[in-house]
Amino acid sequence: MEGALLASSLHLPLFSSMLPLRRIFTASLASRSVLPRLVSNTLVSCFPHRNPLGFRNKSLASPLMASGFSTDDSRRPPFAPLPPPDADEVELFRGLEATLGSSFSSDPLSPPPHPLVIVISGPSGVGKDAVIKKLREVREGIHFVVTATSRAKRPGEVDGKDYYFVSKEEFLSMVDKHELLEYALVYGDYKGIPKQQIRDFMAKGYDIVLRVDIQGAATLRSILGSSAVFIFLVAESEAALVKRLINRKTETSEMLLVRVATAREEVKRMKDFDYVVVNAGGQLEEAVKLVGSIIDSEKARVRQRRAVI
Ligand SMILES: Nc1ncnc2c1ncn2[C@@H]1O[C@H](COP(=O)(O)OP(=O)(O)OP(=O)(O)O)[C@@H](O)[C@H]1O
Repeated sequence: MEGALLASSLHLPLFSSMLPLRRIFTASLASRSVLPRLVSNTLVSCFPHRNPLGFRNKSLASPLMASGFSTDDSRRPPFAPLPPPDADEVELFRGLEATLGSSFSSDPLSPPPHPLVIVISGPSGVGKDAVIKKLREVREGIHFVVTATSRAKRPGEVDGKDYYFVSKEEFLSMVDKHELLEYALVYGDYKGIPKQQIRDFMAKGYDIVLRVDIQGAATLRSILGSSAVFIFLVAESEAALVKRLINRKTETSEMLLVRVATAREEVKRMKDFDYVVVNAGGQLEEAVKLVGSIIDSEKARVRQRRAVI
């Protein structure tokens, strides 16, 4: 009894230390003999008249024929041997086509990319306009939606390019006619996105960039869900953002206070976005490059986003 206990206590660690060896041994047995037989038997029972890869070339098919299924199929063209690998490109190409039994298509293998809707947002003064202006210079195939606004034009802004500057009455009439995808009252001024403009450019294959504040981005997320790409722009720090706003010299001190306090809250909404891009002081081009890379990656997605406006 004592001996048996001693033996089992000695054997257990020995047995467990041998487990990895046992696994390797079993795996190698399986890979050398059992698995190939299993695979070929399964294929034979599924495709008794065909070789499983559809080869018409006996030399390629023969290893798979070992377990005894035949290639005689009266519908097949006569057997043609594959040209040697040093044959010229055309001969080899044709030979491969003949062996596979169908010609190679030159159609693109990837589906045509669907126009993207890209929402760029971030706190006031972070550089949304600056990033979009630069992006406009360096990328083609994007339509930058011109927002309608009831706010007064700033020096240098052009009607129809920077914004559609409309009166409050005109803006509210657009709302009544359901012409806006989204609109909001921002710091006392209305801002809204005209739908038709987006539809027209998407129909022509353009990607769409929308520039909205955080409140607008939240509304768009509820309308578009994950069918659009949401990018959150941030400054490198809160202090940098405040200095940028001060230096823009477009706000009174009271307006600055509201924007800065709001920005603090808005940064917390970053988690509702798909991407964050830092627009650091003096590094506008890097930020724009990153936005471009995001657009490129989105275009390479296997499952494309499909926004319907
Ligand atoms: N990377 C940067 N480095 C330095 N200055 C910048 C950078 N990006 C933007 N700015 C400047 O910061 C100020 C604010 O930028 P901009 O007006 O583009 O912000 P915004 O997010 O569009 O603001 P708002 O939402 O209030 O319209 C501008 O004077 C702009 O020139």
